[in-house]
Amino acid sequence: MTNPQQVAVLGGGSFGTAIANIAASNGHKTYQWMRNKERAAKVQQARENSEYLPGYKLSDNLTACADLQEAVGSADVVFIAIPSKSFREVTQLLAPILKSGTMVISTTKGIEPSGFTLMSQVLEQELNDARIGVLSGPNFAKEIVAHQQTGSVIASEDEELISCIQELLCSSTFRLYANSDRYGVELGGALKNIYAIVTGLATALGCGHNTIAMLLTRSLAEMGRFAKHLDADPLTFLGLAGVGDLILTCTSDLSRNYRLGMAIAQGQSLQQAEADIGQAVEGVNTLRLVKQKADELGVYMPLASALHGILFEDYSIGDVADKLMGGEQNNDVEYSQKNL
Ligand SMILES: NC(=O)C1=CN([C@@H]2O[C@H](COP(=O)(O)OP(=O)(O)OC[C@H]3O[C@@H](n4cnc5c(N)ncnc54)[C@H](O)[C@@H]3O)[C@@H](O)[C@H]2O)C=CC1
Ligand SMILES: O=C(CO)COP(=O)(O)O
Repeated sequence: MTNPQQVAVLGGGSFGTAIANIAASNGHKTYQWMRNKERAAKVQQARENSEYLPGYKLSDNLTACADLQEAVGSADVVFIAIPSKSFREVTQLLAPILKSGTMVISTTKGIEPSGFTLMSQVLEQELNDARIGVLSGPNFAKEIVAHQQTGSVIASEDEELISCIQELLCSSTFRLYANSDRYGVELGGALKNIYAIVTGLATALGCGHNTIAMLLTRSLAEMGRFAKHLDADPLTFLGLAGVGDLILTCTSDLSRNYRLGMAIAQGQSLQQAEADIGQAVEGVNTLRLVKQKADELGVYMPLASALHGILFEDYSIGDVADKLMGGEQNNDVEYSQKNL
């Protein structure tokens, strides 16, 4: 199938809207499903998602609706842009109405606590007959709808799915790169959120360019080390869905994870910062799970541990920074295949 007749996007927030609008702008009949009926009607009527992406007109081929059967019943391709904490619940609603052989693509950058499960693994567990993929990369929703040139990654073991999604979404401002390492692409997208919080925090404290460059590079090393302990391929992190997304979210206050780090540095509580942002901030939960997993596997992750200390163990930021810079050097080796 190279030319899908109907596309569905689940999720009425920023990224769901951005992805639905690309497919619709490329001429595909696209349904964007959101759970709130009034909000769906408002988007449909105004041709704009004024709550999440105000000021951007949506394609006429996009239908916003709150009826899952209407959105998904005839879809050949379904994208899921629902925060990780509700991802399984929505997938379970989807399961009984999905056509056999439908392509289902997760765009969600998070991890489920039980079993350290990534979202495409949730899809595998819940959907018997679906063809599964992951879309991930340095992709702020706001810049996608503003038609900034953007690159992303479509990852799957299914080559036909990759070609189909490339054709479906590619345009003069959106380009999709193929990757067969679905797990690595998905893991990179989840892990980078931790380090966006770290650099947001460091930036708000007045750290200079030297410090940010060190943090970014050491974050990548830490991500690679973690991947290796999970038997994933750390080289995948050298692509758009790894270092690309790390650079993006660690250097811009368009990132909600980065803004959360800034708010913590400015003295806000975690709860207050999350409430003020009011949208998915996946890095907080990911940090909890990654710290737990790293402790279990004995993976050296000083930056993730330091952030965990600040967010969940009442450590002072100053003490943590002193400890990071003044600690023993015997674990401090540069990134290479040999010593990841
Ligand atoms: N916003 C961005 O630039 C990007 C976001 N992502 C990822 O996409 C995922 C979704 O993010 P956003 O759309 O940005 O979040 P968002 O916070 O803007 O929107 C989330 C949407 O999901 C809906 N939702 C939550 N629980 C639900 C449930 N149980 N049933 C139905 N709908 C539910 C919310 O009502 C909201 O409309 C996250 O994992 C994020 O990391 C990925 C790439 C870029
Ligand atoms: O993943 C993103 C862009 O690629 C969005 O980052 P935030 O979730 O931190 O806003």
